[in-house]
Formats: sequence, C-alpha cells, structure tokens
Amino acid sequence: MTEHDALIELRGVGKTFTRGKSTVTALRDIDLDVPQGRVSAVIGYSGAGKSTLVRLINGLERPTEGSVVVDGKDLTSLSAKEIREVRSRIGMIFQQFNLFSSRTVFGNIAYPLQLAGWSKERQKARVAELLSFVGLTDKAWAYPEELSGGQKQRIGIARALATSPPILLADEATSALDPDTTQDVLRLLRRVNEELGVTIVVITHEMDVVRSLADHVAVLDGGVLVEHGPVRDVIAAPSHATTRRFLDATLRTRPGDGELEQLRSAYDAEVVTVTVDDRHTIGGRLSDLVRRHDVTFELVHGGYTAVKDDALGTFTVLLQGDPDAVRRAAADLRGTLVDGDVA
Ligand SMILES: Nc1ncnc2c1ncn2[C@@H]1O[C@H](COP(=O)(O)OP(=O)(O)OP(=O)(O)O)[C@@H](O)[C@H]1O
Repeated sequence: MTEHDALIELRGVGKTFTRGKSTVTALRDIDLDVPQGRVSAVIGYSGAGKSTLVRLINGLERPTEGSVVVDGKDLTSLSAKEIREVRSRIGMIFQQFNLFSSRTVFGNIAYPLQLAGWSKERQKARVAELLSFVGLTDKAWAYPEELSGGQKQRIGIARALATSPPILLADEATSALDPDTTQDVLRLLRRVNEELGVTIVVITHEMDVVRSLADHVAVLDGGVLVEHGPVRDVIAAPSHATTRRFLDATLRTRPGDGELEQLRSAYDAEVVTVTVDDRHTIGGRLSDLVRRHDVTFELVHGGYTAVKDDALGTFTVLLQGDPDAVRRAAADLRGTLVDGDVA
C-alpha cells in the first residue's frame, strides 16, 4: 500500500496517562494504516487500549509519542480549531447510540446540519435522503425511546453520515445488540462502505463483526498491536496467541490446544490442520495425497467459515502410515493447500 492510500496513519504512537506518581501506558509504538475506501477493524479485549485509540484518531486526546495523520493532516501539529475541522470529517457511532432523547428522529439527524448552518429546506431534503438510505422513513417523527436498539443505531448511522464525512468510526457499535440485529446493522455498514465509499474503522471485541464486515484487522493486546493484515490472512494463519483466542472463541473450526493433545495421544498419527479457500475442495486434495504418498487419513475436525464474501475452510486431519511417507504427505499438504499450516 502506498502512503496515499491511507486515510488515517498512525506512526510510532504511544499514549501514557500520568496521575500523580502513577502512570499507565495505554498504547505503545502503534503503526497503523487505515486504507481509503475499505473497512478496517481494531479488535481487542477490555483494557487493550481501543477507546484510547479512538480518542487519538478523533483528536480528543493527543499521543504522548508519535503522530496521528487523518486525511493528510497531522493532528499533533494542529490548533484546537483545526482539530475540530478534521473531526467534522469523521462520523462517529457508539455502543449506546448517544441519541438526544428530547429530539425526534428528524431532529437527531438534522442536528449536525443545523450546526453546519444548513437552511431548513436543505436539512429536510438531506434527512429524507438519509432516512430512506437506512430504511426508516416512517420513523421521522418518533422519539428514540419508541425505537428498538437496531433502529436507534440506524438513526445513529444516519446522523453520523449527515454531513457526508469520508470516515466513519464505529466504537463497539453492535455490542449492545442481539445477533440478528447485529447482522442487520453490519449489512447497513457494508452498504455505507460500498455504496457511499465511506472509509470505516470498526472498534470491537467481537471476531464475528470483523469476519462479516472488515477487509483488514489489527489486533490490540495490552496496548500493543500484536498482529495486523487482511482479515482472510489473519483468520487463515493467526500468528499471535491473542488472535487465536479470539478465533477459537467464535469459529470452532480449529481444534483447541487441549483437543490437539488428545488427538495426538489417542492416535499414532500426524495431526495436520490446513486452511483452504473456497476455490479448493479438501476432499479432492486429500484423495490425491493419499494416492501419491501411500498414507491413510481421517478427517477429525473443521468446517467452512464465511469471511465477508469469501469462505475459508479449516480442516484437521490425521495422517497414518510409514513415518517418512507421513512426513512427506504432511509437507505436501502444507505446500499445496492455501495457507496450509501444520499444527
Ligand atoms: N484517562 C485515563 N487515565 C488513566 N488511565 C487510563 C485513561 N484512559 C484509559 N486508561 C487506561 O488505559 C488502558 C486502556 O484503556 P482503554 O479504555 O483504552 O481500553 P479498551 O480496550 O477500550 O477497554 P474497554 O473495552 O474495557 O473499554 C487501561 O489500563 C485504562 O485503565
């Protein structure tokens, strides 16, 4: 990726909070590019530093070290007024929706337009357009308390997009929603990205959100970016224990360490986990392997997982036979299947 592709760039970013004699390092030496026009996710457990990262990106906090560049502007060198200007180019949505309870849906969505000095006529037309986009035209005169969680988040999205910001920052935007409603909101966010070309940054602790929506993912752990890359690659071959924990908690296509141990001790066999993409079928590959190396196999764990528009299969097989043949077969599996990985 060239520098011009990144709409948000973090370089060597650190953030330390000091109160009296105690200091807490919330983020350490973060390098991160958010590519324009894509969906990037930052995933981490509680305390990993996600909220701090959000506050640095939207200019509410300054980093202790490094630089945060948004839309070509280095926030660390801007005045408060200039930071407000950059912030107006970032729409925000939140876990608790943050709608004004005393305003109608129309009033909520129109609010940023009022602040920006739009005429009443233009406000009306823009709100109508946004309500149609999020599928809630009939709720214009409802108050937030009359809406479901999913409807509130749709209104939150409409309000965040009112002034057409090029960036949308979603901070745990589906964490308060049930699984079906979460999927509805994720589908809407996909349309925001694909139809409106808005660059989206999703902050989450849910791998399913990453899997359904994001193109790129960065994993934060204890304030450190421990892994990042295309979602597909990270899911196919996670390199950090924290990433594997996230994946194991949701996917179940990869045996856990305990299960692997059990398999190894129960069978006198090589245990191999491979990842295949949807253009390949595991069956054909394994039949071919068995023929070529004179080994037998047993499929003991795995399945396919949807990753945005794609699917990844992760399968664990036991290979049995002459030890040399098994070794060669295992090496072959790694060589021929996509992102093959010998467990
Ligand atoms: N203003 C602050 N003053 C002191 N410490 C802070 C401050 N803000 C965050 N921290 C500390 O920085 C670390 C990261 O916190 P942060 O809120 O960014 O994590 P998080 O990943 O968003 O967690 P959660 O998912 O629970 O909100 C924590 O140890 C937290 O206590």
